[in-house]
Amino acid sequence: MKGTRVLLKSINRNRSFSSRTTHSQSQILQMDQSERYSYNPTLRWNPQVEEYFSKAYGAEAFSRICKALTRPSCYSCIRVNTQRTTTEAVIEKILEIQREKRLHDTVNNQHMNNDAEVETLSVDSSRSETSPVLKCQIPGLDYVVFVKGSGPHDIQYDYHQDTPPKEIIVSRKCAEAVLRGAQVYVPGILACSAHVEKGDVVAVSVGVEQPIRDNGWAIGITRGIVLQGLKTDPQYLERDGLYIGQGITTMSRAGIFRGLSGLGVDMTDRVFKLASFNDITTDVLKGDIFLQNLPSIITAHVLDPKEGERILDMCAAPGGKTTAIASLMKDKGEVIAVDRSHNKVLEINNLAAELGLHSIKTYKLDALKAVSESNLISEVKVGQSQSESESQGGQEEEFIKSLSILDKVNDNDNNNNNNTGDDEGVKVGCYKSKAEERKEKRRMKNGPGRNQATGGRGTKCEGFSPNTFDRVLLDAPCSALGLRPRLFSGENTVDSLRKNGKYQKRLFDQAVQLVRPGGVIVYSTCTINPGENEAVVRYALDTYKFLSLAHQDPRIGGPGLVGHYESPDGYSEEWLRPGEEDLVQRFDPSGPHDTIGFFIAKFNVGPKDCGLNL
Ligand SMILES: C[S@@+](CC[C@H](N)C(=O)[O-])C[C@H]1O[C@@H](n2cnc3c(N)ncnc32)[C@H](O)[C@@H]1O
Repeated sequence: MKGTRVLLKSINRNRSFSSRTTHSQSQILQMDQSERYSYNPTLRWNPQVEEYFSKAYGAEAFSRICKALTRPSCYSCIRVNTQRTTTEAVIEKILEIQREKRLHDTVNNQHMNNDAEVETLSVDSSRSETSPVLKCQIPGLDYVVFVKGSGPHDIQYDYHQDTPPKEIIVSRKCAEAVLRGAQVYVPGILACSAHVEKGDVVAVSVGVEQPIRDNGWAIGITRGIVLQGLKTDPQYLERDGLYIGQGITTMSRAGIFRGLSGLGVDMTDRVFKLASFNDITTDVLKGDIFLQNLPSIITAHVLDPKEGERILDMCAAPGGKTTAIASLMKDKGEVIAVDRSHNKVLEINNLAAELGLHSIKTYKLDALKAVSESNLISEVKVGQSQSESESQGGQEEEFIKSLSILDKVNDNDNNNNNNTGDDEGVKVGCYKSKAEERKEKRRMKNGPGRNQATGGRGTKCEGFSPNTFDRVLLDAPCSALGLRPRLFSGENTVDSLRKNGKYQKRLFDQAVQLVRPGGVIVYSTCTINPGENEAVVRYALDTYKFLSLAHQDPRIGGPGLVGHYESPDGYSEEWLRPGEEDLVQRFDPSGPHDTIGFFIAKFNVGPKDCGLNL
């Protein structure tokens, strides 16, 4: 309380001196103020990437997409954990939290205002406002709740007589988090005006990479430099349009650059006002909700998992879609979640435990080697008789043989595949080494340890038998060029984007082998890059004749891109053909639903003996 009072006095001091009508330093500066401080960043791209996207979307549409990418979606999207609670109960709790917060802020402000002997002053006008809480109206998604935000807002930055406000420049990552509702922490601060004291009001802008000679990019700010202001600061004009809000420093300039952690600026005015869920999720609503993008929730729906089925989530961490799938199955069946990163597998375990889901089994596995080469034919699926298995054997053998030219399916030594008698091994088609088996026995004897709530500590796995999953989700690692807000994209080159496409096709090859005939594959990415979306779909349809695009429900995204692209360097890419565009969902960040950029394709898998087209 005492600390806050100090902050407040500092604001008052600054305000009483400020006069927006008597700026004398420069008429131009005064005129430019609103423009200068309005939030209007330009998203920078590698020139070849920009050209590629402009051709794909058309210059105007691409420019709209870029603008949308620099802004956060103006709502928070919450998936209610229906295993634990109801949508109505969650909405009621959020409203209750908002009411309490408003009351708390009002009382706090009154106290502070009395102490400071001022009439009215709100430390953070955005904090006391309530955000509308709405239930999603899309059929079947009534367990999704939106908490609306707003922006971009014009902010009255704090002038001291005729001088511009003191300033802080933060890193791009820090700014992107602040735009989503976070605070400014010390490690994110790059530069600061001279003589900044604890309690000062500072304008916060972002230091994004700028073009330099030789076609590269550089941020041009050494951590700790002193910002000189208008006259002598070479980057002053470059900050136009890059201001993300205003806040109060919690320490002096010296403290900021001496320290390694902690809150640096308490944001009081933001260009975008979005509900912050940090405190809510960790306390009152823990386990009841999960913050997730709408397209991700829709992806799980489109997969349409049924109770009792066996589902593979091939690139699963941190587990957002895995847990959405398990919830849709009412936690009945098996959701096998794999990721190549051990630590990320632990994140899935923790999330599953937090949401109280037991049908999820996690494995550390490189999905490029997800098909276990051995036991391809001898493996007996659960629910399948030995004779059924034998009769399918010949066909499968042919199929696998023909696939071997696509990819070396498994580099692992498969000497340890003799555990087909092991219930668990047969059930999930996952093979454990002797060492893993010994470890597992020890674990079973000693009971679960830390992070072992579900599926163990990211059990290492050597792959699965072909045709053992009813449905496969390939939420592929991608360039993530649909994520918002994004303030810079120059690091992506056409080469890196093309490599992503190749990688995704190799992952897709694995998915095709693992899904059973009659099953379903859903392919999704969070990028706007057609080379990682439509071009992968084209590859899939042209390579595997037994695949067909399936209708998606719900479908609120737009159509996919039809056509092809040829670049001056001879590279060419084919996208969708007429008639296919309405069977995929492309979420346009500048579209009416204000989502991230996202792509979903769903494939029905026919009898696999109907051929490959290699
Ligand atoms: C787009 S993220 C998945 C997000 C996740 N589906 C969710 O909704 O929470 C991609 C994931 O793929 C994983 N990954 C990348 N290459 C992989 C590979 N070869 N095998 C398995 N996982 C991989 C990354 O570690 C990353 O966690």
